[in-house]
Amino acid sequence: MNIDVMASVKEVNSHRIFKKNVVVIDVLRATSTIVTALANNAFSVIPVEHIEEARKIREDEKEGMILLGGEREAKIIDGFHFGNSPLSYMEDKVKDRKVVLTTTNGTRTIKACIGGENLYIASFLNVTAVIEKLIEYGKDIVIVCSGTDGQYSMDDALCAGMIISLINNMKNIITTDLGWTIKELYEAYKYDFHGLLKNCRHYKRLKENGFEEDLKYCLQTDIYDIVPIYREGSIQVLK
Ligand SMILES: O=C(O)[C@H](CS(=O)(=O)O)OP(=O)(O)O
Ligand SMILES: [Mg+2]
Repeated sequence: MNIDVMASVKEVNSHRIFKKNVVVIDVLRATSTIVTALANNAFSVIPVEHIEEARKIREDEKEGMILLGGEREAKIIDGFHFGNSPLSYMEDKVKDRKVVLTTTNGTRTIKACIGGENLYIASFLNVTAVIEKLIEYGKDIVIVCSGTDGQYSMDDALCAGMIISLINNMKNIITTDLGWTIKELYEAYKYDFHGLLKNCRHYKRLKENGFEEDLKYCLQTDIYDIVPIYREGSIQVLK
């Protein structure tokens, strides 16, 4: 099995994702938020790039099912129901609702990855469920780390490294030097994610903005057993 890895959204191009199973990761925090919303019975998550696009979807829809979520500079957007904290999408707050989500890095990356064979959403929260699905399908994989502001971000790389490490325990894989590097990174720090990430830009920015509980939450592994998949404009749980 061939596993390609992209360090940030800037590396995505149609040639590299063509006919591949693509996995998008944005641990802090967009894919953790999407997984949490769907695990808490949101009907779907609709990723969009722009704030105005999100507002328009809500204005245009008739059934009153839409909730708006997202951030700019890590803060909730004016007039939106939720920010990008996964902890806001729990209990019955999103049950049976469609959530339109716009974030700085994650939703932009998801949109950039449309065009592969399948597009899955991964985070530490559902990592094993996604791995099991990838192995079941057996196709070549492209892991896309969203990154932060177009740059490599260690939180996403660590999760990608976990995917590579666990698949490598079960199957022969071929990956890139970046792939082998982040596999080793994960294996060296698998018991100390916070220690590894504490000096990193994205982790520090969220901490400085008071999102310490989000950091703790997003760095837990396998609390959900769902595989979100993007199809025709929205993300739903794969049945
Ligand atoms: O809300 C987040 O965690 C980030 C925003 S920022 O990079 O911290 O400003 O967005 P995401 O798209 O989830 O990386
Ligand atoms: Mg991020």
